[in-house]
Amino acid sequence: MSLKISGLTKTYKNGVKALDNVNLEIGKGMFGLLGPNGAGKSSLMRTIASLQSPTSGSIMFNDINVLEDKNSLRKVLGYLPQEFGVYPNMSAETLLDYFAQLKGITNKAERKKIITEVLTLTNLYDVRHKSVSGYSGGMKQRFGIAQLLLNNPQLIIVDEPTAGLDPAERHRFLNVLREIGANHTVIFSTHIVDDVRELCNEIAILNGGKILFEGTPTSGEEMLKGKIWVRIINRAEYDEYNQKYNILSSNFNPDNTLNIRVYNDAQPNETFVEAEPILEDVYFVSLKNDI
Ligand SMILES: Nc1ncnc2c1ncn2[C@@H]1O[C@H](COP(=O)(O)OP(=O)(O)OP(=O)(O)O)[C@@H](O)[C@H]1O
Repeated sequence: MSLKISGLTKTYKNGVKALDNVNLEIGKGMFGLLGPNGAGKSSLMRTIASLQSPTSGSIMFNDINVLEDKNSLRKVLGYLPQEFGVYPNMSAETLLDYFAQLKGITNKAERKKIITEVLTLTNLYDVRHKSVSGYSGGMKQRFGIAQLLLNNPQLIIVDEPTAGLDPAERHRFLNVLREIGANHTVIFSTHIVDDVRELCNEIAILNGGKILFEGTPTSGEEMLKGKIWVRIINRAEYDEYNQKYNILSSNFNPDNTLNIRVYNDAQPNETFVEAEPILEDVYFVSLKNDI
């Protein structure tokens, strides 16, 4: 099972180049697309889902030419957009039954079986009689996953599903995705580095419409081995250090000092200590176009 994206470029009518020659090959399992707001993640997801056309490039999912044969793609696709819109005042079970009929599952017993399955998988079975419009943000996102699973899609695209979820809901949601990723190709976009570290075997970092890094989280971390340096500075020293060194990130300590992480080929000076690279370093180095 593979999705192959070649030379994908999208320039909107206002001149914004949201995708700039994107090449990606995505196999089975969880693929994380990481990038800041405006990086082009939604543009890429919508294009793969055949909801908008690129300016140039091609997308193949197995033997389906996605851009030319939208109907074949949509039969095997499950897509959860960033904004799902407003849900009607209906129970989850009734609404899923309605969606299942729309997806062409005409046999009532078959619908009941698949609805029970997807409600169980998304941990919504106990609240299946409650109205979806009254669900919390995280429950709505899990309901979104339940509805897209109804036709057993081969390719699942989830666009920034954890945005706005509290930590407990986010965790629950990621666990559901983890289960699904075991048997499907799942492409999942986020701007939260920890989301992809916890979940994805393969990741790509996107910014300015360009893929800046592609590989496993570990391969990214290994590339930075021996190049991440930390030290504690006083808050007042920050500007001076920022001018002198390539600071990737900084965190306050309770005593108002700062831990800074610096990217440099060699130890900047003897006051710096080498640190194990983390995925967040890979992300920030990529965004600086340095990797
Ligand atoms: N329909 C559109 N018309 C014009 N410009 C657009 C359109 N959709 C997106 N853009 C622009 O394209 C760029 C990429 O946007 P996109 O929504 O793909 O990024 P994103 O990574 O999903 O960001 P976010 O997380 O903020 O949604 C941005 O500069 C955005 O303003």
